[in-house]
Amino acid sequence: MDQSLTTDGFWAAPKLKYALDREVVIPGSKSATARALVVAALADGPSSITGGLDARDTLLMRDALRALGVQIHTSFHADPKVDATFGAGADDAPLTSAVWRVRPPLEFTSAGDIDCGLAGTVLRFVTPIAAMAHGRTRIHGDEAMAARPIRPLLDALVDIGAGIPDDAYGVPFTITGRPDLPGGPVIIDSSSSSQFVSGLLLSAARFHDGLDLRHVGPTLPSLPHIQMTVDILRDHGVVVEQPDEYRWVVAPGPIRAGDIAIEPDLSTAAPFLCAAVISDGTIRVPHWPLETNQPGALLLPLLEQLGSTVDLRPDGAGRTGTLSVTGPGHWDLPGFDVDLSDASELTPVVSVLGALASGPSRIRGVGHIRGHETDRLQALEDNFRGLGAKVDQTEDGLVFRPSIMHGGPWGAYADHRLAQAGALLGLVVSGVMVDDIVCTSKTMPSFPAAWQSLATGTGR
Ligand SMILES: O=C(O)C1=C[C@@H](OP(=O)(O)O)[C@@H](O)[C@H](O)C1
Ligand SMILES: C=C(OP(=O)(O)O)C(=O)O
Repeated sequence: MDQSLTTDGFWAAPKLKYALDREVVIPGSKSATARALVVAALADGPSSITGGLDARDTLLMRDALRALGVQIHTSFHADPKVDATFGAGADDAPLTSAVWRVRPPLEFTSAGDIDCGLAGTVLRFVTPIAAMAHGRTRIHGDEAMAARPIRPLLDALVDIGAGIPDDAYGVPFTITGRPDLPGGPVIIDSSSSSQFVSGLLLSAARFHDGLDLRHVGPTLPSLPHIQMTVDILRDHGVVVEQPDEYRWVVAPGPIRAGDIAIEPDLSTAAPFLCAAVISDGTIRVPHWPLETNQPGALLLPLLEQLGSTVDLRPDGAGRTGTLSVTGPGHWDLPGFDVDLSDASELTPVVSVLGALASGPSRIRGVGHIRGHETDRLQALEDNFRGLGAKVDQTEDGLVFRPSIMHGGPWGAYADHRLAQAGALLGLVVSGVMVDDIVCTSKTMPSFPAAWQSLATGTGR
């Protein structure tokens, strides 16, 4: 058993014991890995994926695609740049990274059952493929998955010819696939998740008539994630036109197979970078992409605005560099007002900065995260209030007033980013006890060991 777990399963978030000055190797991007697997599964031949994230969400994705007839084989090669498990294993043990060989079937055939866990990407990206598979597929997930929005995607799929019962309001549901799914024009309200748009676009070239998709609704969050979808499709030869901000037209045709390299996950890097910010220390992240479509990069201007020094030094090859962030320390953190609608997955970690700031802070544009792994706004409000913070929910975010916090329990609600936020706060507030640190396995199974090592100065 992990020595830092108490008998009732709480994890004592370690307090920072020294001046932070470390390099952290971050595992592959969850969002890029999910798209790579789906594109490879839909492609016109075998592809390979290097540096893909090996975590719960991407294992569920591989299993879901396998359940539809896709073959995925793993081989390993030595590659220090993709392993994130600093603090695990011997210091000089060779690190390995996986190459996944993905071979699509001639036609998708369902094995009958897909477990999405709590992975929005699996739920929203695989359902359209199941709509093209021979046979019926029951799509289910963790208990909390039942609360995650799916209805607009199901309605859109029915509108383009899919067989889904009218009373399928949420997870679990059953879909009857047809390989000749017509596709064509469709309108969707994607204000509760950009993943509806991404999921439809990823499969669209394989629909008989392609897709003419229009979003109509109050907001559309996570636009960079939609751009990430469009970028990978275009990289694989798919013609995607965007006549206006909220309309995408995908021509029917083959999706070209190819080899895909995955960038480190810049949102997984966020708690590590913020550790430097609140502690007046330095964190370096190697292999940071010089150009990226990941929304996690949007954190950097905020960190600079809060007084951190951010430096990205290119490596020889010119595509990546080492990012270094040196923070001002939490006692010197100014208040801020930030719109995170483009990068809402950063909200839990950024909210820690808001709670510690010496002036009032506000996070806007993230109302839809009430439908993430948990109701993140409610969970953050409850957790911070329990530790003495002055925080309120607004219609689309959170507001913080300066406060003095104390230790106590921190609920993760099965949400990896909530758990990471508790760990971050615990670096500078004594006695933060996270009730479920293991849920960080959704995107970084090595997080508890890595964080322990970071806080205590042990390991690599
Ligand atoms: O497409 C993706 O990979 C994602 C899109 C976003 O979803 P929402 O638009 O539902 O926030 C983001 O929050 C999630 O972590 C990953
Ligand atoms: C919202 C998130 O995940 P999902 O892909 O399950 O929607 C997240 O990782 O912050």
